[in-house]
Amino acid sequence: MLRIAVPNKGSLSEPASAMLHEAGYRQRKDRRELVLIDANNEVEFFFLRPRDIAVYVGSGKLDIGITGRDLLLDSGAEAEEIKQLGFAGSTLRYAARPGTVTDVSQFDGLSIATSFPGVVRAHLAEHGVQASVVRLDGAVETAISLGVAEVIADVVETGTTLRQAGLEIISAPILESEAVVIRRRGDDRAEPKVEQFLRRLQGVLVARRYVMMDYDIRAELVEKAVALTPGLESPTVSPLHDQGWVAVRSMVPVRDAQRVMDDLYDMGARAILTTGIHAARL
Ligand SMILES: Nc1ncnc2c1ncn2[C@@H]1O[C@H](COP(=O)(O)OP(=O)(O)OP(=O)(O)O)[C@@H](O)[C@H]1O
Ligand SMILES: O=P(O)(O)OC[C@H]1O[C@H](OP(=O)(O)OP(=O)(O)O)[C@H](O)[C@@H]1O
Ligand SMILES: [Mg+2]
Repeated sequence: MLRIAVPNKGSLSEPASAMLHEAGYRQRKDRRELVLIDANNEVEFFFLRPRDIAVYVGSGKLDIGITGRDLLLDSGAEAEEIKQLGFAGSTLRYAARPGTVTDVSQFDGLSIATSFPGVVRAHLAEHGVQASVVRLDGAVETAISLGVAEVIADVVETGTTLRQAGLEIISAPILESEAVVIRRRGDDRAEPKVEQFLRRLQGVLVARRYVMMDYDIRAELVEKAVALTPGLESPTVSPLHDQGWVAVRSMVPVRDAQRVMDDLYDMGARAILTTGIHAARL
């Protein structure tokens, strides 16, 4: 059985379970379930606090896990990222009251509140700054108004929370994060079950990012048309009963689909259809 750690709460939990479900794995129905066996797929899921996942995987107790890159780095665990999952994107940033501090070089002697003390201490050391780090569990923005710190380092997604707290971003992001799959550092056993798991998740990412596009085009225009829809390897071109025309089938990124359909139509293509992809192995 492959033993996989999955976030049980917070921003990572629902999208992680949704992705696993789409990849054909059983997921829990009740949020109180801590362990779930998916016997058909020979996988055992452990629902754990996102912060703890790198610790379990780094110690080798679990084979792989899903967590945030920021949480992985902050844990200092002996684990490494092996796949990016494209959800729970955020940045870790410094912020302060407008006009108080404007650059990391001015942090000397200040207090910095954060839920990511490991990452922040390392970043301050890199910049040769001597500041004290105050570890808080959450709602870090309030630390400034309550006088616990002059600066915070916190997760920023849309920036709404910072704005509402009357704070302003300082300097470039400390790091950019997203959900990732992790394994124990250097664990390159090439375990077939892990490879299969990663291929399934890759299939979900492809299914989410691409649509299948079909269209008919006059044979003499096919080269020009397939330049617009090159697909991943090469588009399928099939003859039509009317010999002056061919049918083309190709994968197109979802975000380009409408523009590509307009361009194909202008070029003379007709019967242009897109369909969703449910699953894929490339
Ligand atoms: N808007 C967001 N707020 C919090 N975390 C986010 C957000 N967007 C993405 N993330 C990512 O989610 C992970 C945070 O996990 P965590 O379990 O702390 O979630 P949380 O939503 O903050 O839940 P909690 O209420 O337990 O603090 C980090 O990897 C973080 O980068
Ligand atoms: O830039 P935004 O879109 O506003 O999102 C960022 C906010 O979301 C998170 O808070 P969360 O709701 O997880 O509460 P917490 O601080 O208690 O963890 C994070 O800590 C920020 O406060
Ligand atoms: Mg939080």
